[in-house]
Amino acid sequence: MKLLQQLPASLLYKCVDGSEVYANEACFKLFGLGSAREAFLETLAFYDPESKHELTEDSHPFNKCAKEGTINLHVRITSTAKNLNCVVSGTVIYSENQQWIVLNLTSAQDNDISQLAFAKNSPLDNHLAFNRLLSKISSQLINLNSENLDCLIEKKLGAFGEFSGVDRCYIFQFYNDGNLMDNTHEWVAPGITPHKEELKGLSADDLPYFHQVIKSEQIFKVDDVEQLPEVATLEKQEFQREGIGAVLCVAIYLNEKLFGFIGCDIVGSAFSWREHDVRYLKLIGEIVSNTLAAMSNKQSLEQVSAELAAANKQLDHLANSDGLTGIANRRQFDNTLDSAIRRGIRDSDLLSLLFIDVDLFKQFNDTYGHSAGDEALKLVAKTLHECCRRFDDLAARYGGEEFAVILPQTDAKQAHYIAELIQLKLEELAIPFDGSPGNKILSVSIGIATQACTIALTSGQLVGMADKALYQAKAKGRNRIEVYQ
Ligand SMILES: Nc1nc2c(ncn2[C@@H]2O[C@H](COP(=O)(O)OP(=O)(O)OP(=O)(O)O)[C@@H](O)[C@H]2O)c(=O)[nH]1
Repeated sequence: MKLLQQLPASLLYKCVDGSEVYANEACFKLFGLGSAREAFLETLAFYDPESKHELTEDSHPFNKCAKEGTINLHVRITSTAKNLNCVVSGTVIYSENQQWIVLNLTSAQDNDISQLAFAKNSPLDNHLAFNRLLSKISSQLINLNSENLDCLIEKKLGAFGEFSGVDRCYIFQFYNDGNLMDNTHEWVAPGITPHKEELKGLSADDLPYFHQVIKSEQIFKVDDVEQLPEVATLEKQEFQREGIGAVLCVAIYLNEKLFGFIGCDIVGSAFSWREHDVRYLKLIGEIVSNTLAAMSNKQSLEQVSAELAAANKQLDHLANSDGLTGIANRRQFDNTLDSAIRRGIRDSDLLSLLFIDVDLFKQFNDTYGHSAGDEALKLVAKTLHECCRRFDDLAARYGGEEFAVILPQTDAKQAHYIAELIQLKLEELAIPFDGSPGNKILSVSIGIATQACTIALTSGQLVGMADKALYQAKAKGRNRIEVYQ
């Protein structure tokens, strides 16, 4: 197959029945290959640029050509040398008594960062295409929410990476005063190894030259990793570890603060970055940083308003609850009673009010001390609160050792039942009190007022009635329930 070797077209070929693949000089040249040609031929892989799946078995260009006679495909070829987007046209020829499959490779990039679709276009067409891509990316990034942000940014990196024909495109975020960085988003071309997961928590000391350059010049551009100066030995080692031949990074600012950088790599070969490559990457970096800034502002706003709502709730709670017992205070009692009457008028309902006063509490305080008195009041309040079973019921501290319970939609019988329940629960609690009128345990007297809600009824009247009933309970010997008649 000497003839094929001498042809200027870039060819890959193999015998129909054989497995060994050959390449001619033009093909090695296309991939920028000097030596290590065997390894190159052994590692050649073909990918579908659309689905990103490797072409194997029947879809492999050699097999497809053997089956169909001729083929014409867009493929991405990866190897130990540089990776290329190519148009592959294949044909079967007869030579040296054998059938040969010959694939003619035409680089869609011509070592130029433009995608297949733009390969034949002029720089102006390419620029217009990039502008279209840019406006598509920015319009899609405008109306996003934080849940799909990361996924969408990676998709956009992919759109840019495919457009540019680079092998990897990524974002790094600085933190800890710029001393550490994480690879937060990444897109890789088919066949390229991703590195995002392992590139976390990288210290400025790991890549000191890179950090110094990106922070002072906002751009880090290396056409050939092999040519990096001695001062960048650590960077060179890292890039070589990742198989990077050329790298381009530009800084990203968020709210005028250095946020991180966006970058792209060419794997396996050097590449001469041009002015427009830098410009395009910068523009994509700006869109991404604007998106991240908008999202971070939105998140801080949401956080501030959530904190404000929580503070208001807390304030509301403080303004309406009693400091000692934690149940509703007089303010909340007054408001709730007014609205219960209004609702009762609207629904033509009965409304009951209990007034509860701890018996001989002065003596309790004098005997057991003021703080024991406080503890007893807390237990009484808790008991009252637990006896309020309906959503609309409210137990409140009316003042001192006097409490009230508002019972909407409750007739006198039901109210009496609740009053008895309160006394029963307090008996069960059995707070010792030698001087008590009730069996040497702390007791309460309860006055009940039940009224039909009418426009004529005021909260002051209802309170007066319950208070009168309570006075009677006290007058009749305490530890008892009296109903206002
Ligand atoms: N420990 C404590 N005592 C309180 C609190 N608020 C009011 N008191 C006391 O409750 C007592 C109420 O006493 P009085 O109004 O004379 O009534 P009483 O001793 O309960 O007698 P009767 O109501 O007639 O059964 C007073 O000594 C108040 O100091 C409080 O928050 N903590």
